[in-house]
Amino acid sequence: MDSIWVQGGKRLEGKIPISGAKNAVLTLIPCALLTEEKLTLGNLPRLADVDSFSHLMNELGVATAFAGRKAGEHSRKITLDASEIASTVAPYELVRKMRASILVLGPMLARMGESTVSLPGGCAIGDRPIDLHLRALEAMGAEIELAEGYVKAVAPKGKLPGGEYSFPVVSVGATENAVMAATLCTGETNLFNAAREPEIVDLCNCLVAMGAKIEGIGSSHLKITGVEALHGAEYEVMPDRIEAGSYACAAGITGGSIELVGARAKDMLAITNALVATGMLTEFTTDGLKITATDKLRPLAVSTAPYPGFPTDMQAQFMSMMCMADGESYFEETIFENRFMHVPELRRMGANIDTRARSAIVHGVDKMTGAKVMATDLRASMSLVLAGLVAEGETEVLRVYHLDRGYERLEEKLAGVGATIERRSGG
Ligand SMILES: CC(=O)N[C@H]1[C@@H](OP(=O)(O)OP(=O)(O)OC[C@H]2O[C@@H](n3ccc(=O)[nH]c3=O)[C@H](O)[C@@H]2O)O[C@H](CO)[C@@H](O)[C@@H]1O
Ligand SMILES: C=C(OP(=O)(O)O)C(=O)O
Repeated sequence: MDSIWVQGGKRLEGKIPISGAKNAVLTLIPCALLTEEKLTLGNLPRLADVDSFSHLMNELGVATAFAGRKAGEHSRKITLDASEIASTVAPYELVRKMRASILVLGPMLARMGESTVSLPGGCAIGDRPIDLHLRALEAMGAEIELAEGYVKAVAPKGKLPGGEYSFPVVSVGATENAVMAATLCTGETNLFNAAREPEIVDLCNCLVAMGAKIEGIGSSHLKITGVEALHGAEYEVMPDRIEAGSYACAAGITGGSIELVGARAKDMLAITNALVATGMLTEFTTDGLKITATDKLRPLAVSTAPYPGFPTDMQAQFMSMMCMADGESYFEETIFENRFMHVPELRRMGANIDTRARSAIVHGVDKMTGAKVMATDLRASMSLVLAGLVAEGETEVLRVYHLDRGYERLEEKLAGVGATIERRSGG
């Protein structure tokens, strides 16, 4: 199995191109199920999750064609052709590899009048139920049954009528499933307390480009008026704000300066506010956003929250960076119950972190040391790479498949700004 080797101690400086957003592309791909015409997605990131989703779409009978396959190519595209749907069942073998597979439930139900998807189960960061996805679809007229580890949703009259649902908790995935399903309802759907993440805005913009009628885009009240059919479209995936934020932390932890080329600052306010609070400089450039560390990092207090709050997907990377701050930082994780899995590994590299339930106090240290480490999820793995960039000696990060889910050409991008980093194949 591959691992990532990092020799710490280099100040990073230069430009990093930001890829298309994982969390956007994983909801844009299933939009193809909503139309008989072709959907082409540009700015497609080269990620294991994109390949997994493409395989799932093939299993459902959707043809997928990639273009611009050369490494580093920015115009990479996928064209999805769902003119024929061969199966309405998303099997366990594919769903278990990627939680986002649940996002076929809504669009498949809306197009075919039925959809069966394996329950995704929990994962390293928490329980992650899908009850809100199901309640929202029921409110729109679906009948739902759970049996043998699968959820089966049916539109009794072939098409969903639409309806009203107020999410008791903000959920990105449940909002996405509901919005996609609502586009083909026979009537109107109103979703209240909907998630407002930029990836939801990206989803809505793509659906509108396909002919959907959606009002309130970017707000917590989405009004969707169903249409008879959607048509094909070409759409560019938004830049990945979490990847950009992760490389900003690489600048911070190494005392460096990195220009995030293609990053969209307006989606990243909570992240850039936190960077500024640590004493870093953030500048808008013609190409994106430049992040520069000025002095010893100042401590930080953050609590994760739905957008526009501080993203849970940035918590581990900031925690790693604050290990090198001058003083005590405070972190509260309000979204997932088990998202401090990086802490014991960071401690093995010399970090001084106390955790209690959903909060952590990070006492800044003068140095960290390289070690062999492994994490059980994507962002936790990135936090270990970041620690490796500043640690004395060599760090080996195991289980690279987590990183490959969400970071395109990680080692190439970091090496491009001066890091000593490589992927080694362990056979
Ligand atoms: C592919 C993708 O876009 N993944 C992102 C998405 O995940 P995902 O869409 O799975 O996360 P949600 O926003 O749904 O989860 C938020 C909270 O709601 C709870 N919940 C969710 C659904 C449900 O039916 N019932 C329920 O109780 C979850 O357990 C969690 O505590 O948003 C998360 C929160 O920003 C990010 O960390 C993930 O990177
Ligand atoms: C938790 C994440 O992703 P997923 O929902 O795909 O597991 C993430 O991107 O940090």
